[in-house]
Amino acid sequence: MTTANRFTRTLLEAPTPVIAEVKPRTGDGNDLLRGRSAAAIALEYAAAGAACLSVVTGRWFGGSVDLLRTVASATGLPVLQKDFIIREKQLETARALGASAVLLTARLLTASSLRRMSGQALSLGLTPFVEVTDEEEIDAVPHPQDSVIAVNNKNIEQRELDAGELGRSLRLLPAVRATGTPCPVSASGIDTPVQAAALLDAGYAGLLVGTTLLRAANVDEWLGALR
Ligand SMILES: O=P(O)(O)OC[C@@H](O)[C@@H](O)c1c[nH]c2ccccc12
Repeated sequence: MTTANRFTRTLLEAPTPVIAEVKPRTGDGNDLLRGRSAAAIALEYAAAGAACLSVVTGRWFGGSVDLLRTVASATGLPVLQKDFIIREKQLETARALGASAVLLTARLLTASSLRRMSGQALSLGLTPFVEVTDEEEIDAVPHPQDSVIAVNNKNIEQRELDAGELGRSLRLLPAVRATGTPCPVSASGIDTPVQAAALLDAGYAGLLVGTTLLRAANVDEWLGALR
């Protein structure tokens, strides 16, 4: 597999197609690490069978680029960097620190910068993980065949503090599929294995789960319920 599709292939082939996220705190500052190191959490996710990892490096959520380095070197799993990525320099850093995929937020980029960033990501061997919230954004995703398209169930303008609306994922799935992406993902606000299974049954190829897994008493059991 080429480096640019390693993230997607791994997700598509995994028995538990979950991207498990390491995020130091919620958008309103509540600690999610609970005294654990980021590396220990990454190892726990890998041992429980997560397909890929996501690491939030944005300051709102207590992250840093160092956190990417730590998480990427802790396990062999492909890693998504989640941040407000708007410049080519950030893509080069992502690559250098071990990311396989990078978040590109449709809502925060103009159509031309999304196209440019997506092309640059691909030429650096990074999978564009394009986060969308409505049909207009979905229809404008550049290089859909080579990208993960992720429906965000929460709203980034509210720092992801809303409860999230999984109905959004269900409603938008046909439009996501119509782009030709091999890998539709539902992201944010997934609270229970029952909800996760319903999204997979509906046709999502992958799920991104952060807060719930970081708060879970038993990650093994949570992910095991999906197998
Ligand atoms: O913790 P949750 O509700 O499972 O959501 C994870 C992830 O989708 C969320 O952290 C996120 C979505 N978009 C982002 C942009 C930047 C940082 C973080 C995010």
